[in-house]
Amino acid sequence: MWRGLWTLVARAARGPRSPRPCTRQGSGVPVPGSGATIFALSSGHGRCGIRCGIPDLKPDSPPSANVLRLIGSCRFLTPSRSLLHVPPPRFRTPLSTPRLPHVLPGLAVLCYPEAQTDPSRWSGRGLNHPHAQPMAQRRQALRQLDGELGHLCHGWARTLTKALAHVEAYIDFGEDDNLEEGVLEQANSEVRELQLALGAHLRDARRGQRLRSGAHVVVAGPPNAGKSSLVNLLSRKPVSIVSPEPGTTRDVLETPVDLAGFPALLSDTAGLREGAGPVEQEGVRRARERLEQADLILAVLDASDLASPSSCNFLDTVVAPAGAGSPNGNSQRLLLVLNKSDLLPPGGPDPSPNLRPHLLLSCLTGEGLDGLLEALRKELAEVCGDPSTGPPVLTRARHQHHLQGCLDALGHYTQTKDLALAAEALRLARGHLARITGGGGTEEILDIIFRDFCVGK
Ligand SMILES: Nc1nc2c(ncn2[C@@H]2O[C@H](COP(=O)(O)OP(=O)(O)OP(=O)(O)O)[C@@H](O)[C@H]2O)c(=O)[nH]1
Ligand SMILES: [K+]
Ligand SMILES: [Mg+2]
Repeated sequence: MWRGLWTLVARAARGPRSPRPCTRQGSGVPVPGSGATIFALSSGHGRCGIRCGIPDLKPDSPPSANVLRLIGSCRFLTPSRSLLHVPPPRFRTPLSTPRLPHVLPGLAVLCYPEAQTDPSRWSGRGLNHPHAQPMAQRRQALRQLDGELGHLCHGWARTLTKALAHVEAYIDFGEDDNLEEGVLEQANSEVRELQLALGAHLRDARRGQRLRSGAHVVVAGPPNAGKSSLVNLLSRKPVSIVSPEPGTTRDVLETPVDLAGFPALLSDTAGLREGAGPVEQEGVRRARERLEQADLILAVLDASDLASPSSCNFLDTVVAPAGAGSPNGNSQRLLLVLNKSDLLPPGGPDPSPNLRPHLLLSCLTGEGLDGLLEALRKELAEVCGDPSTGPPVLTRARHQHHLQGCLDALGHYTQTKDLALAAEALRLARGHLARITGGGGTEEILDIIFRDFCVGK
């Protein structure tokens, strides 16, 4: 095996014999045997963490070695398999250690070489490669992958199992004089601490899900403010039609984007105004409906037209009430953007100094975009939670369901006076946690009783 390995390393070290295009079979390019390195993806083309390729991508063939060098440091384990550690250039977070050649990293990782070859193209302005998963999501996945949330749940499970064991021991041996004082009080205080920890975590749950599914960012404003121009700029593709004609956008156009490293669902909407025709009015109604669901509103006005009735109406009906709490209970976040700053007199005064804090932008020249992205980063870190700091947030509805079930059962425990019912409530609570962490069997309870109390031996 070693001889084969050394041969492999020697050949790889010799470097490419003849540059061979690394091509994908079946795309009309040279067929096998013509020297081209062929590989075909046998996994779906969608976004995924790993992909499977046919074994023709040998680590020792020059283009493949180039691909491997491009992607990350590659250690050959055996002639047919290599361990590829992919430390993406901008983020020192190892994303995957796929084994080659049978498994290729998926788009979420392969895109880094593009960022690596032209980082300014994607990462300089807080915008990432259209295919790469937002960094925040990758960090979140990693933290769940390396079980940070799992460790937390296991800790809660240990506390709960101990409290249950102590309550069971108290029921069975309470009268027994060698059960020390305060066994029940200890169990009660542990349950109270658990309730506080779970409650705090569940309050964070919504942020975790936003991080997973993307925060809803809704672009709204009067007609012709430049909403569609801004949506196209932030999503780096022509999502919406832009035209000098007011009332161009009618439907709500939603597109997933990576904004400053956070996942977002960016919605373009119809310009808000009264008195338009029936179709446009339906567009206005849908725009208002989407505004209700927004995690963050990007309010866009034409900086050169702030005195118009539609701008004043928008300021009164959408901008002013935002932040003061929205119908869905939590206060909506809003960033006010004064677009078309290029139409203002150069170096002229702020168009409306008594307006709430706002950002000047020109979708035409790009002036002000960096400031907007920085403001978005701050807002989205609040909306989604910053996955690299603070407790790991819940991103799976299943985790949330069982933790909520556990918390509800703990509530029954604290309310009941009947010890048998109290023990049953703790068993139910432990059962919910067990669906996340496993374990929680009777033998675990008995082990603790025999360990902590000299009974039943
Ligand atoms: N000078 C200048 N023109 C802009 C800017 N942004 C957008 N425009 C122009 O303003 C007009 C309206 O832009 P849109 O993006 O269609 O505006 P909108 O808010 O989506 O319009 P509706 O969909 O009709 O509500 C177009 O002609 C754009 O080219 C800017 O920053 N500066
Ligand atoms: K327009
Ligand atoms: Mg539009």
